[in-house]
Amino acid sequence: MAVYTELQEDALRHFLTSYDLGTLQSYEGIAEGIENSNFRLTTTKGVFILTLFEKRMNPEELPWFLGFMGHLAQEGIACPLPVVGRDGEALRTLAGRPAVIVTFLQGKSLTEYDTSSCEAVGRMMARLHQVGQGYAPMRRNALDVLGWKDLLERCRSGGDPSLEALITEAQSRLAWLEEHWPDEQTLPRGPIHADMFPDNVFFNQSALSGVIDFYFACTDFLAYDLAICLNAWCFDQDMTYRSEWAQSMIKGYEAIRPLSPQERAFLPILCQGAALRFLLTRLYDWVHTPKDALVTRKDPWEYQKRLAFFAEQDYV
Ligand SMILES: Nc1ncnc2c1ncn2[C@@H]1O[C@H](COP(=O)(O)OP(=O)(O)OP(=O)(O)O)[C@@H](O)[C@H]1O
Ligand SMILES: N[C@@H](CCO)C(=O)O
Repeated sequence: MAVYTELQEDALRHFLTSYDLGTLQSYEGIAEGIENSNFRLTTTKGVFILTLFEKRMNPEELPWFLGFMGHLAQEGIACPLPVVGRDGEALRTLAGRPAVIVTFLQGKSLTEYDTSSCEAVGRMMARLHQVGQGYAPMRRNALDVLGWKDLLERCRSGGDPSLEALITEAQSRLAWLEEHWPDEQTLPRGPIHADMFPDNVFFNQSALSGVIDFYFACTDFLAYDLAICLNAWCFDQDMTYRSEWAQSMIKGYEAIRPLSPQERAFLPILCQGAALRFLLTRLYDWVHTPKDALVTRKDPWEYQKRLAFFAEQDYV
């Protein structure tokens, strides 16, 4: 389910008159995704994605995201390019929501992958980091250590013992990370994707064909982005860490942008931070999403296991 806002055909046809995208032939809501309403549009000029941004998105942040995607696309990263209307603007309003049309990317996300897909993700991420350095505007990561603390303070167990245990564990992991997290100056920073999960990376046959969903992108440690991917890609269904996938991802990354000795040294801590970040956003949603909501809640305990794994290692 990810069509929260109904879209009337007349309104869409009128909306499209602001663009040079030809005439609407068909449109359909897209079920995947949980944050925003997405539609696939087919016009006489091709296929496009229309996103209506829902309540969790602060509209003032949108120009940063759209500018970043536009910059990356122009630099050859296979990501959606925001389409501008005849007035040169990409961001408009439709059905009372901020709305944007982006180019459609071919390919599908993988449900099964291997060392070569992980290596391809590493390479693409390193290129994204390199060309991202040319994008000057900054956006603080709202899900940094301070943001984690805030999320955790707003989670209550409601008397559920398994939630109680998870919250207690998260508190002690957070306290440890607050002490050990690197200072801003310690590691190279820049714009990062910050949510490059398998569902956000497309492959055509075995070749990586694109990356989507830049709405958590922000300015942070470049190696933190890699740590997020090591969490998201390098564990089996049964939560076994697949070091050969991780090594392939790091190898792919370093083929383009070698990590500094400092980045290498901090990687295990960054991996713990990344695990805690997804544990906490999932925990927050778990606690705050009504059980009968149409959205499927993601499992926070999967990230408790990843966090426990990384906390026991001093290597990645
Ligand atoms: N540029 C694109 N090209 C092709 N398909 C796209 C594109 N953008 C989005 N999609 C399709 O729409 C689906 C939902 O997109 P997305 O993941 O960005 O949703 P969301 O609700 O904004 O984010 P989240 O995954 O954080 O819930 C994707 O899984 C993909 O199938
Ligand atoms: N990738 C996130 C969801 C929102 O981007 C998660 O799996 O928790």
